[in-house]
Amino acid sequence: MEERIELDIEGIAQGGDGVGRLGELVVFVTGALPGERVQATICERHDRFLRATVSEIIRPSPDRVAPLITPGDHAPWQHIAYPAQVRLKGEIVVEQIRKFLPGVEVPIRPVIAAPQPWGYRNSARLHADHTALGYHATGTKTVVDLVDDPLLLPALREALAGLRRLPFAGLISEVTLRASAVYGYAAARLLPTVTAHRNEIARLAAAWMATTPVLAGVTLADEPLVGAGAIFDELGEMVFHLSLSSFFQVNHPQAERMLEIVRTALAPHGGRLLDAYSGVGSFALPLAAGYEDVVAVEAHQPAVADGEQSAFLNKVSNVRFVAGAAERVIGHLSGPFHAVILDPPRRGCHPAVLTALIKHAPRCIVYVSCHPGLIGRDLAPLVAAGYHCIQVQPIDLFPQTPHIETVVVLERSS
Ligand SMILES: C[S@@+](CC[C@H](N)C(=O)[O-])C[C@H]1O[C@@H](n2cnc3c(N)ncnc32)[C@H](O)[C@@H]1O
Repeated sequence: MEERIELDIEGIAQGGDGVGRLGELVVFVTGALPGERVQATICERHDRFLRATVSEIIRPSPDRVAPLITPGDHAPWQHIAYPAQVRLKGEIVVEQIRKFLPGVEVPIRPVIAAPQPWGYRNSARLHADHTALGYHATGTKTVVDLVDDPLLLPALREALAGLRRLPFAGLISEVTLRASAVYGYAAARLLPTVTAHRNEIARLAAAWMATTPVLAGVTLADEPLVGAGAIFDELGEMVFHLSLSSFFQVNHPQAERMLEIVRTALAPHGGRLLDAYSGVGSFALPLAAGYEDVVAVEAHQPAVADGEQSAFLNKVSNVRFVAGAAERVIGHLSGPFHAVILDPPRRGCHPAVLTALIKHAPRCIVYVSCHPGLIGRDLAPLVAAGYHCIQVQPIDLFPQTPHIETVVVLERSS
């Protein structure tokens, strides 16, 4: 039977839940805001904490706003006014860094807010079942039908509307949409249902292209079906070739600002640059002119191919892409490296990467994190090896979600 509790929410947790207390137990409440009193339904019990979801708001926070779209797992913070989202993200970064690096003096700057809290995303991964096309409901695999998504760039909203006019049900299980922020068009990658035939999906893709001018191509997984199998976009005055499965930052204006933060932090350190977890070279290529040479290490082969093609397109000849897992590659690279960028996926850095970096002994390391809960874990070995955090700059690339990007600049004193 459902168990409900009533409690005051006192803080915010990494991951976005409100935090309250029930006697000795900490309670993480999804959908609750600091300053609120809520009734919550318990969904998980552990020895020292509970997880719960809001069932009724008894005393709302002044930061609570009406959601724009059906709540789902892609915009879990849309019930929070944007300035409060920015403030809470700052609190999360400060709390996480102080918790994992106690006693280490770390200058943490205020979060750089996004210029557009809606209408910024250049990519979307939607799920389809027999009746619905949309995102999963929070914490479940149930697809919530979504007629429109104001979080997306206009080209993606148009592409989505075009697909919704066609009989997609039963043919596709997933669609990834990717837009070019600068050139204003889109392409899509479809995954089939187990019963769908290739020809039926090819007919769907052809009809979608014919009726949706903004759509430049559709692939079936990574096989081109119709039109282009990749898009072009720009960052840092470079043109990028982007396969639909390669990583590229979702928020274009904020990615430009982040690139400038990294460029400025690295500016005093010329010589050789290592870009670890480089993706398509979003840092390596725009920054290459400031270095003798750049080595970019990336595990996803299509991203490496995109990076090499983009280097060729932009006439950048001093960037070498190395395909492979950073934890296996970096220890075997011949140094020295004077500066390093580390931009790992959400799970953070493999310990072998940090060990190998310490041996390379660069003067400056810029760590770009998309998971504040792991910054302290990944920085601890670097701090123990003599690096000092000289700047921590959180920047909001993901409005309407609790995610936050943080750029940490570390320098070695001798
Ligand atoms: C957060 S993205 C950053 C990409 C790039 N720096 C950018 O800003 O566009 C992380 C990248 O690491 C890659 N990756 C994941 N695991 C890896 C590993 N073990 N070794 C190297 N690259 C990895 C992913 O494919 C992805 O391109």
